Amino acid sequence: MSRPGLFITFEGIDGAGKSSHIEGLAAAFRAQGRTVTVSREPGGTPLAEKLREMVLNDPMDALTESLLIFAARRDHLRNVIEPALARGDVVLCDRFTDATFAYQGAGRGFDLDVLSTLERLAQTGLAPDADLMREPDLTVWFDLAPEVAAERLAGARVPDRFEAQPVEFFRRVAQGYADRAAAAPQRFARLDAAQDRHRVWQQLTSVFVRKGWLAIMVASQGGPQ
Ligand SMILES: Nc1ncnc2c1ncn2[C@@H]1O[C@H](COP(=O)(O)OP(=O)(O)O)[C@@H](O)[C@H]1O
Ligand SMILES: Cc1cn([C@H]2C[C@H](O)[C@@H](COP(=O)(O)OP(=O)(O)O)O2)c(=O)[nH]c1=O
Repeated sequence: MSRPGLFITFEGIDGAGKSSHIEGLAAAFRAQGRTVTVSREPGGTPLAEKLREMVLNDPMDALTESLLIFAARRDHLRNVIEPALARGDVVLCDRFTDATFAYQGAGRGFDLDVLSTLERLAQTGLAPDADLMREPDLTVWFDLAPEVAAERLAGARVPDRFEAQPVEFFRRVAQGYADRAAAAPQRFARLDAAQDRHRVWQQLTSVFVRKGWLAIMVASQGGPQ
């Protein structure tokens, strides 16, 4: 019997530790016989990757930035996410629309109602149910104090346009994530990302075990080296 697709997104401020765990989780799902599509936003298709380059490197106003991000998202949904979910894949996506509300909305102070309008336009009409606005089945939120994230990132990689922002920007972004999580508590799973990699992995996999999506055996075997 075919299993329904699962759409799982990973969120948090830059340096919170998301990327360190996504491949491990993909391996855990594959070990259970699931087909996994790993992707990221902005990006995930040739067009969306071009838009990502612009968004991360070229200065622009917040509306232009939001329009480009949602354009990239629609292309990604249409060409990667919806087909993968239709096949029954587990889709693991490094960031999605909560990042737009946190970074463009809370971080840059852009109008949340306009973002909601763009969200509805970009995320509707692509699923088999044409009226459905596609949203993640689960969003894993790596919650970390901006000061700690900045310490982790210092020297780790060349900062992009967002990573170069001051700590006050990330305080607002972190609050933006907290507001999104409070508004949709069923969809969000918060992790204490200040713990060491192994403990974060344990928190992460226990969320999936509790949901019945991963077996305890598989979850306990993987994780960071
Ligand atoms: N739990 C952790 N404790 C300490 N350092 C970590 C932890 N998780 C990740 N890191 C390090 O922090 C940096 C940012 O991690 P990364 O996974 O790239 O974060 P993100 O994808 O959320 O920006 C990397 O150098 C990574 O090795
Ligand atoms: C998806 C998304 C990302 N971003 C920002 C957050 C990140 O700083 C940046 C790229 O995200 P990310 O891929 O997490 O960066 P990295 O691979 O370097 O960890 O884009 C937004 O501002 N809005 C969005 O909607």
